[in-house]
Amino acid sequence: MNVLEVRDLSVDYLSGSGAVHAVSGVSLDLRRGEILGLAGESGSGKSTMANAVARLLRPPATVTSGTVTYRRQDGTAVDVLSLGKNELRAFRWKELAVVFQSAMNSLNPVSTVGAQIDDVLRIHAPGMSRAERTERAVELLQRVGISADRRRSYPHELSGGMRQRAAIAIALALNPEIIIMDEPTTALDVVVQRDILAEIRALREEYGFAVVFITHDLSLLMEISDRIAIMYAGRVVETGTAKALHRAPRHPYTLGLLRSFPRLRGPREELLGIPGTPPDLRTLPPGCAFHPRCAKAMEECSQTLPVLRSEADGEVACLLNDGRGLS
Ligand SMILES: Nc1ncnc2c1ncn2[C@@H]1O[C@H](COP(=O)(O)OP(=O)(O)OP(=O)(O)O)[C@@H](O)[C@H]1O
Repeated sequence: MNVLEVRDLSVDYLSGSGAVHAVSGVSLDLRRGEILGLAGESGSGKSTMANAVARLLRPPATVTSGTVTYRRQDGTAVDVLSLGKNELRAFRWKELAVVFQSAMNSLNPVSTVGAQIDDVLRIHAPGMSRAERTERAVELLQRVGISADRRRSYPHELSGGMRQRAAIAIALALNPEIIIMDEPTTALDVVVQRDILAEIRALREEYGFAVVFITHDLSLLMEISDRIAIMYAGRVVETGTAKALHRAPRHPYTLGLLRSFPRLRGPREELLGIPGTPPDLRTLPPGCAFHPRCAKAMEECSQTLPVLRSEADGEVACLLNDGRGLS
């Protein structure tokens, strides 16, 4: 069952030199309790889409089409893009929370981490007493691996990894159904990164929230995600289970991405990368936006925009695809 449904979502950044089509007609489901990885090169629209879903877009970003539907457990549907100010305040934290790349951006530098958890609880759970809030703050911090006495620390007194854990603790405060994590571990070293990823998976088991996990690092996503969506030039070009994508990528762009990153485990492979650069999002090439960089492009690829088609265990938008996977 889906907890979130994005349909035909388009977002432009309006500027003097023309609209940047950062997200173009994206349709994507987030299932209850799953970890959905969102991958793609820098500029492919991952953050823009996540921010649209969390209603965090700021001008000049404009949603030009589409809907975002949040489904509560009781079956009621929430039209996220038309929530008013007060409804939005209730929606954030309680139903959907966001953890950004730099915890410094999501944490308040002049407030202790304990006080920040307390603030969220005080505003959104007015029934809790002060003692209950303190107890909850301690419990949350311990749950993410921060000792109780650290709740009196300011963000700058914590290491990068600890700050990121604190940001995750705050996101968990009201037990949301969805947590969006935008490059939450990118700034951290590999060991800390892996600890936090393991922690996120364990927390997910315990609390049952769904995660949208954004990174350009596909090998990292393979480790943490149940399902992965690959974005290119503002569109979703392939979705599938982490296993299926790894075993048999269907889109040439996915294959290129897979070959661009060293595996965390297993034998070393040549890093082939993807030749060329992503297109200018003001003037997308006709047909498939990836065709100028695609070694397998046919003439038709420069004329016809491939739609995302359902396959046995995922979706793919490629005219070449015949269901056998690429080699
Ligand atoms: N405020 C803005 N004004 C104009 N264009 C913007 C703005 N913010 C983002 N863009 C453009 O929108 C496109 C999508 O950006 P977005 O940050 O969503 O991509 P991303 O896949 O998350 O990339 P990254 O991994 O670098 O964060 C990019 O081409 C970017 O330059």
